[in-house]
Amino acid sequence: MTVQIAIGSDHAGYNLKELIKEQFKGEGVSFVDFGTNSTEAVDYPDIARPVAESVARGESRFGILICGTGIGMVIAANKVPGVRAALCHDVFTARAAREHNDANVLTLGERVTEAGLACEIVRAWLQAAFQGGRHERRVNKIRSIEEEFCGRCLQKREDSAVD
Ligand SMILES: O=C(CO)[C@H](O)[C@H](O)[C@H](O)COP(=O)(O)O
Repeated sequence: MTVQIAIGSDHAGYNLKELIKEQFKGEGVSFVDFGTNSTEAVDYPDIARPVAESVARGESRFGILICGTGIGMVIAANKVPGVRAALCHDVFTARAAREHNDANVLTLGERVTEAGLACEIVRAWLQAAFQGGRHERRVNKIRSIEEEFCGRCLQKREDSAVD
């Protein structure tokens, strides 16, 4: 079964993650929680990776990742091929991230964005749809960059395996 949303946070995003989960429960949005499970310190890449992989594999339609600023999460998630993660601090950007960039992961900063606004951002992001057209051409160019560089990464790994 395809889970609608994969959600995760580090300790600095834990409280906002819990709030967004409550919003999802109220709105009947299905989600899977990849942790963390408390405000005890953890490292954001350890959460970003499984959430991003879940989206890249198609097990989850979208991902939401929260840390203190959203920066660590967006950097880590975008390392996973197939992921287009967007850090959003306002509703306009969140909508554009879906409509223009077909972003499949949203990242938020609990220490930056007030909780009520963060919930609005999530709602706007999920309700917006990719517009295609000229944006499709641009997203395809992002895919081409990814394919070229991922190919090189794999090549490099094969080379070093021989050494
Ligand atoms: O990765 C981050 C910054 O880009 C996140 O905001 C982290 O949540 C933050 O760095 C955690 O900081 P802490 O001092 O270890 O709580």
